[in-house]
Amino acid sequence: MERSHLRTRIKFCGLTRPGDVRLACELGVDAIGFVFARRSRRRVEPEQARLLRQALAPMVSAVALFMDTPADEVRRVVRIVGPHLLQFHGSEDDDFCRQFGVPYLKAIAMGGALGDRGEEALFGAFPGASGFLLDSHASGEAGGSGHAFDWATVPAGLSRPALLAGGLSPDNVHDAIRQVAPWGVDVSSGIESAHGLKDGERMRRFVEEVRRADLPPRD
Ligand SMILES: O=C(O)c1ccccc1NCC(=O)[C@H](O)[C@H](O)COP(=O)(O)O
Repeated sequence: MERSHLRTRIKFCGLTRPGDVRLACELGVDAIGFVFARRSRRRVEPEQARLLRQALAPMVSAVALFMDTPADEVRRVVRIVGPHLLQFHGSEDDDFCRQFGVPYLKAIAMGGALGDRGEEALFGAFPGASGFLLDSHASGEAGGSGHAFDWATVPAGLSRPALLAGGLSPDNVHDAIRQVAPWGVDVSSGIESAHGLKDGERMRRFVEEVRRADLPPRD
């Protein structure tokens, strides 16, 4: 697929340890996600996330992830952690996502029943979103499953930034980028040794594979 950008952004999600955050920054990732969704095994408390955020290098974004989280809880996280971006995974609408005064990403469920997958059908309800995360779960289900969806269902030539997510790993991210040419990629399970515990070697290999996919094709 043709690309409109020279570099695929990388977001690592579900980090729970300052050492993992520091290594991710050294490897050159663009954003780190902290999970506040109630059902998640990677959930961190706001005070813990504040310490993790302090481990970030300059110019690396902190993303706070929610799933149908009450507005007062989101506000508390915004106040204590100070994320650069919010990411919503549930049935939140555009008004809900915008009310916090922080730019947001909306996760789009690409699993489950196949409906109209044109850009308007996927993104049209979220004019205020800074970008999107195309994830493998079905509507109403949580993310972070480690399962991929059918990449062929991503419409070509998306006009708004979209991260490809779901089941990416060092073993498939190169092919995913070459097939979909997403604006960015997001990974959680594929760089873990256990839920919330990232594996340094898998993190390093993931970044290397993204960089390899970004090289111009040889003649
Ligand atoms: O990670 C979670 O536990 C989680 C829980 C509830 C909603 C979303 C969640 N994660 C979303 C992410 O951003 C993941 O990085 C994304 O779904 C990809 O996950 P994976 O397939 O494990 O790489």
